[in-house]
Amino acid sequence: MHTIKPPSRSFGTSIRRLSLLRPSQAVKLKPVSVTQVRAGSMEPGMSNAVTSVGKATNIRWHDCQIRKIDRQNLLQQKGCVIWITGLSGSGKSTLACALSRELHYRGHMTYVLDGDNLRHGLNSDLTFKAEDRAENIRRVGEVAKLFADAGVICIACLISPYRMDRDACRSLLPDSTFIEVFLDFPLEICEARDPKGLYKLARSGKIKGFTGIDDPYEPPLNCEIVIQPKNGDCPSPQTMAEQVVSYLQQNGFLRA
Ligand SMILES: Nc1ncnc2c1ncn2[C@@H]1O[C@H](COP(=O)(O)OS(=O)(=O)O)[C@@H](OP(=O)(O)O)[C@H]1O
Ligand SMILES: Nc1ncnc2c1ncn2[C@@H]1O[C@H](COP(=O)(O)OP(=O)(O)O)[C@@H](O)[C@H]1O
Repeated sequence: MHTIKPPSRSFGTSIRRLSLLRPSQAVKLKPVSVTQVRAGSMEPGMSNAVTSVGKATNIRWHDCQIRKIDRQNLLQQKGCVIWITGLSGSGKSTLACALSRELHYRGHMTYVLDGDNLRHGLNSDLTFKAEDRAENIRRVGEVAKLFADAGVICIACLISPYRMDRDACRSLLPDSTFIEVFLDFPLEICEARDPKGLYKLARSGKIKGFTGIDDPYEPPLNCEIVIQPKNGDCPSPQTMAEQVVSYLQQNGFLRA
């Protein structure tokens, strides 16, 4: 039977503390004169004007009294997005689950957005053509941003092969709260794993446009965390998760 160790900290205590918390300072709305705003660029408190964003016309941002800082105080952590990128078979889902489990045991709220899973629902209308991959990444970036705003440590794991698409997600998040993790494992290792038999199908031409075979993967140039084989050996899922947890600890994400 699958058992999960309870978190070390009592959530009951946190929830009881809610009544003692005061929402952060009342929001002062700053009217601005803009009528057209770039999609994704609106932030709480930015404007109370009726405006247009992308194709959405005559809309207005509504702020709530309870804000990100209040939710973070409740959860005793900082909302952020951990964006895991790498080839198919590099271990993205494995790391995401190991990391989520590790943080959960330590009493932290996480949520995993797995590319493969999201293509079963939210993104089931998208193919693997470059423009559909871009839309896939854009939607997941927006969803991840909402989770981070909720105070959750959001773990997104997608191939996300294009640098420009990943950078666009980074620009959606407040400073330093987009943490890009590159699983830098060579194609030979990923292809040898081939747990779903997709590389084999791609090599035989039965899948077209497969990342790493006949479709590009652009590695990050300057990401927060790189995980690589050491002396030819892959670090275990637990070791990979610990590397990310250390980063979160050192950068203050595991406290409010
Ligand atoms: N053509 C092609 N290229 C790459 N991957 C393919 C393809 N067709 C299907 N799959 C399966 O889809 C999973 C990747 O989905 P993602 O949403 O992460 O891809 S992307 O970020 O939009 O590139 C990927 O899952 P992972 O192996 O977990 O990466 C594959 O199982
Ligand atoms: N660090 C690791 N060491 C050994 N095997 C791994 C490791 N990470 C993943 N695997 C195995 O490799 C395969 C692909 O992992 P997966 O997490 O599904 O990759 P991805 O989500 O990137 O496609 C799985 O069979 C998984 O058990």
